[in-house]
Amino acid sequence: MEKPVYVYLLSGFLGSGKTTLLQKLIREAEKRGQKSAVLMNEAGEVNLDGLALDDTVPMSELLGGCICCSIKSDVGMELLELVQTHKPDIVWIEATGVAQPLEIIDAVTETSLYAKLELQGVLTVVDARHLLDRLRIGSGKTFKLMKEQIRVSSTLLLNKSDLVGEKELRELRQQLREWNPHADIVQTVRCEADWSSLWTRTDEAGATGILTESIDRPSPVTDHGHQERHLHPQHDHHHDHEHINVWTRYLDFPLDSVLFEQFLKELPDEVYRAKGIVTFTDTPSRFLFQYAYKESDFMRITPQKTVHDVLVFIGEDFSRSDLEDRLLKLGVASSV
Ligand SMILES: Nc1nc2c(ncn2[C@@H]2O[C@H](COP(=O)(O)OP(=O)(O)OP(=O)(O)O)[C@@H](O)[C@H]2O)c(=O)[nH]1
Repeated sequence: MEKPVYVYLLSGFLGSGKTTLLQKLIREAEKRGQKSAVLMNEAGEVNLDGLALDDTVPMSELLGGCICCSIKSDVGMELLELVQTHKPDIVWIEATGVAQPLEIIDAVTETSLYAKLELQGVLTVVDARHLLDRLRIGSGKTFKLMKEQIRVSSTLLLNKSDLVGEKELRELRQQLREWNPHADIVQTVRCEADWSSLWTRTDEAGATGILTESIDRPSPVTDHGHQERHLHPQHDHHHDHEHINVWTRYLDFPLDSVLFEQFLKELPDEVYRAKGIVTFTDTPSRFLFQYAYKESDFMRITPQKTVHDVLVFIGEDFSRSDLEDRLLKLGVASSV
């Protein structure tokens, strides 16, 4: 009998480490001689995460919106297309950091009516330090969204565990267990773990059992049950991420690397995530940069196709004009 294509959903708030996890999982699948395909969704208009992936892996991109709402209906079509064209063993779906996983789970399970695919798990990556801070505040839309992503998960990664202490990790593990009594909890740094367990578990009934249980139980964090969503797919529910906005700013000038690092350090708290491609005045290389919750990373890149310098900012009610002013000053300062 034809083997189903396994589908995994990678969820987790902005910058928690989903792409980092994706890279590891693709490598693990490769080791097992299994072909991966990726369905990538980014809130911005450019797919920067895709640049960090091996370009031999078939990838479909849904850009400029959140996978779980405006372009939800595309998920099914893209999935079908990926499966039929590339015949992968596994499809990894990386949702935007602000997606509500239940909506995507809906889209995937609907597609499994037309193609032989099976949703095997929802892996939710949690940024340990960010969640800790949100717990201290204890309310707000972002907090609610994180909680929802944690609740529907079958495997929880307590990631960035290098950024908090032992005591905090214990507290976080306890909290995750309280919100989701069924999921496996794996504590990680850069999503490093023995991922072979994912393959052994798919052979047992347990993994999908966990997932079904999480999806089927009436979710206390949504205002309507799973069944109702099937009956009313166009149901006018509100999204907890409507407060999140994205600004994509193409750049036509190089930057001074020191000033740019300073600019990132001084980003307002309302900017949760930034990423982009930049050219510096003081080095010939181009860089892919990542900024997530006060930490930044730079990676030297040699793009194989034309890519423009661009900055993407994602956050909550931040002032574009303020960022634009700072950027223009940076451009001027960089050119003197
Ligand atoms: N210190 C630390 N940094 C990490 C860890 N895991 C990932 N990062 C860094 O966090 C940043 C964001 O990681 P990504 O994997 O791009 O996060 P993401 O969830 O895919 O981000 P979005 O798709 O934009 O939501 C990168 O700079 C990573 O190198 C970790 O365990 N510890």
